[in-house]
Amino acid sequence: MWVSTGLKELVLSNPETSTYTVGRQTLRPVGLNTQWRLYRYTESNRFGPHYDQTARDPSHPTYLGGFTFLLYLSGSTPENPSTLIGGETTFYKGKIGKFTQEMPVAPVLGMGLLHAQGDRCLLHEGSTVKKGSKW
Ligand SMILES: O=C(O)CCC(=O)C(=O)O
Ligand SMILES: [Fe+2]
Repeated sequence: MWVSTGLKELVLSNPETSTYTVGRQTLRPVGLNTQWRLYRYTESNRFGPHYDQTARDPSHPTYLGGFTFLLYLSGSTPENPSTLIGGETTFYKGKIGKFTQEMPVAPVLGMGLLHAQGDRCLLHEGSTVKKGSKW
């Protein structure tokens, strides 16, 4: 998936993602973590505000994660109108209970969202699904 979808090329050609730092180390993305999580949110479900920690892959314990990659399996596209209402991934500028700006990203079927983990992670949440289900 890392190569065949063009993700590798996209990540390595963008100066924002072609390297990342964990502590004092400057690292270069080499692939996707083998451990994926599949979420299904139904009406009124949410994933409260949090920061993503630097992930480790048990199959490759020496590698340190730099980014979280979310892939939306629901949400509207022009060809496929969806019944999902709400369920944005919302990023916040600032700290829990004291944020200054809210940046909601509405799910689009098949869309990927890459964001930083660890010290560079923005406060974010999976906002409440108001109608339908979000995968
Ligand atoms: O479901 C979402 O929109 C956010 C999920 C998330 O923040 C996470 O898996 O860490
Ligand atoms: Fe998260």
